[in-house]
Amino acid sequence: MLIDRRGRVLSVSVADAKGAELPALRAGENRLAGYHLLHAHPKGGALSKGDLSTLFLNRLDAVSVIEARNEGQPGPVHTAHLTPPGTVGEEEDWRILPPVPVYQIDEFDLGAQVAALEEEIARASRTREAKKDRERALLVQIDQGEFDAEERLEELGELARTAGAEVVYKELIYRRNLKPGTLVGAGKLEELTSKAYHLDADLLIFGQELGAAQAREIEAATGLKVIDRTQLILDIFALHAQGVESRLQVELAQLRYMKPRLLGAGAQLSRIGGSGGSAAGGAIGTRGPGETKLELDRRRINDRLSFLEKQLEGVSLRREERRKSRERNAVPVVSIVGYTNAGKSTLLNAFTHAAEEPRRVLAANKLFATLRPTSRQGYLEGIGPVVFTDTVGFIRDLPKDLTRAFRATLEEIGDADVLLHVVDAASPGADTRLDAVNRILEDLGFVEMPTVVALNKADAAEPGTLERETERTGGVPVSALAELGLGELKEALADAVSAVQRQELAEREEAREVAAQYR
Ligand SMILES: Nc1nc2c(ncn2[C@@H]2O[C@H](COP(=O)(O)OP(=O)(O)OP(=O)(O)O)[C@@H](O)[C@H]2O)c(=O)[nH]1
Ligand SMILES: [Mg+2]
Repeated sequence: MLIDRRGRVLSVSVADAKGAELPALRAGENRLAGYHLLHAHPKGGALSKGDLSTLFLNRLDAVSVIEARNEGQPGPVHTAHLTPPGTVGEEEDWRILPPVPVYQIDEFDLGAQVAALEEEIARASRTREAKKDRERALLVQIDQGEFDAEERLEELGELARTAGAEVVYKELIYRRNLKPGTLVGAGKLEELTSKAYHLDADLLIFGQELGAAQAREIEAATGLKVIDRTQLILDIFALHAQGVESRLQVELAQLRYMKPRLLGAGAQLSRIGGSGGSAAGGAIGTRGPGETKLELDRRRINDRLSFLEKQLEGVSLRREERRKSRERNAVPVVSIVGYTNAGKSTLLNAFTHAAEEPRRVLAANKLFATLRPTSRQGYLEGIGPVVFTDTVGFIRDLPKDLTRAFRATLEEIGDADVLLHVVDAASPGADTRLDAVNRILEDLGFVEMPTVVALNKADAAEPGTLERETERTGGVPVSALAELGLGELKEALADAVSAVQRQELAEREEAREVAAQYR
């Protein structure tokens, strides 16, 4: 029986011992649902775990159970109500009151308790509103036995931070086999809901890619906003996109990702439509170059997709022509590639003495700070003028919608004479990141390109790691920030460039000889 605060009975259900269906009750974010649930345990026994989680998940005012005696007579009544949020630690989410005999059931006065609790919840939410420029997020990474699961969780934290979230909790959940509907079990979701309640968080970020149905199911079970890593990355790209081309690329990637998820997605659609997602403001997971497009129906999404594809084709054609007219290899080109946040832009600035505006390119402790390829002229001893090109950073499991959308940008890397692969030697897992970058280069068909490895952030790296990586990769330890080792790196680059030039010379020579034979 559900009873409201005026003592009126809202609904009565009859059920077996497995439990009853509750009507859908969703409390306002800052309040309790306003109902007291009263039910019987025909086999006796006090409040069960299920009763308590019903209390918690539905934000009921209280839950009571009447124990049935053998002959069907009512026994003692057990009651529990929620405890205020913010009480982290050993404490439970609820308080169980001492049992009372059934004839005292009328004398219950939960009014004062409930009022105090609601006041507490409202106060917590007021302080949250006051200080809320960052969404508070819980992070979950499922460990299916990958060796780099910890690193992935760390990286998810960095991504969340870059997107503007405050990470209040993160957890690595070991699970060999993912549960089809929700990835993790109901108990774990309940735990996370409880964590979010106490830590005042309303965003749950998964390191795994979630299908549309999965995200919806987890949202329904937890009442939290749920997004996955891909959405987070798309969001960062949207936040950092500047200039027509990057905006088009990001919008294309977002639409491609969203399209299958918009089919019959009531909850998600209204969420996306509801919050104004301008490029700068808006809630995490909803930002984009234009928000109204996400409310369009499928046909219009398709129209928009082909429009964007055409626009981008035009851009990349123009880019290609510009590239050709620059007369290939008149000036050698060095493309700076590497994992995001490795220090590529900082190194470009150091190489081209671009310490001052406006030549300086943006370098920041954010993932994907650079989305647009930027070229600057530099100089290599023994070679002469050289063009250095900085480009978008890589990340492991780069979402495929993004790779596709940024194809033109990425392909430009292949026009270089030499690749300069920048590695952040100070971060844990420098080696797995290096491998991830190599895998992406391989996918793009650039494995055969002459490459010089720079082990950056040597100033902050552990000497052991630095030594091991130098040995393993034959890279040059440098610090772009402290400007250490740049001379050696330039020498290595000059050697690589002149090797390429000698090779080309030899090829031309050979071609001439072949031609001469036929003359
Ligand atoms: N300690 C240290 N920090 C560095 C060094 N080089 C770069 N950084 C820092 O690393 C962060 C990222 O640098 P960026 O140059 O923006 O990195 P990026 O590779 O261009 O990153 P994205 O464009 O986001 O992919 C910044 O906070 C830099 O100050 C270095 O040699 N030592
Ligand atoms: Mg950069």
